[in-house]
Amino acid sequence: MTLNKIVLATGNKGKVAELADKLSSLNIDVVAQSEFDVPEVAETGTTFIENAIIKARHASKITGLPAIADDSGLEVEALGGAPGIYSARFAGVNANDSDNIDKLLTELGDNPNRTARFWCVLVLMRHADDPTPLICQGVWQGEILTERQGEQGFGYDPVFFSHEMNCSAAMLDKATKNSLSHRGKALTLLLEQLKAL
Ligand SMILES: O=P(O)(O)OP(=O)(O)OP(=O)(O)OC[C@H]1O[C@@H](n2cnc3c(O)ncnc32)[C@H](O)[C@@H]1O
Ligand SMILES: [Mg+2]
Repeated sequence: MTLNKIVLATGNKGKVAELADKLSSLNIDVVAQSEFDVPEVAETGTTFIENAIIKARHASKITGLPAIADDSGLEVEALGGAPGIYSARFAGVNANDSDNIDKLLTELGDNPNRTARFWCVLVLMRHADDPTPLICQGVWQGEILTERQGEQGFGYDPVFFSHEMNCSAAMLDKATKNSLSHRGKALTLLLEQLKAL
């Protein structure tokens, strides 16, 4: 099957930038769902995989195009894995990135266990009823800093310390972050599977 055009089923501009950058190596037209006014869908699953499928199916149904969705989040060891799949709404339904970081830093306090990891699940559905979606996941191990560092990236990046680069994820340019991150790893796997289709 040849894919000529894929919609990115996310409302997060930071994700769009990272995903589009790495997908540009394909000979496929990649468009954000904002181009089609795809409304937000309720993420009612209890796993990243379920939520990614919900988002991909929804965008594919509305646009009639194949869709790639990204469901991701931060797992913090000292918080029993929270915020996990609730990362986007950690500080409440209307929380922004800064509210979520504030809540994270407050909950962790001066706990010496700062171990954390980002998860990313990517799902490609060739059409809304696709019974065999491609599913890839990636993980990025790091630590939670005690204060914000850096201006790049999005979400929890200012407080996520990368051991590889010895700085926060928000201090990395897009290409460097993509070479290390949960999303970059999941994308590498998805690209391999796409090429094999
Ligand atoms: O659902 P969509 O529309 O894709 O956009 P979203 O931002 O709501 O995305 P999620 O539901 O997958 O929630 C992911 C949460 O994890 C955060 N997150 C995911 N990947 C991240 C990354 O690479 N760096 C920093 N934070 C990240 C992100 O900021 C959100 O708070
Ligand atoms: Mg979301």
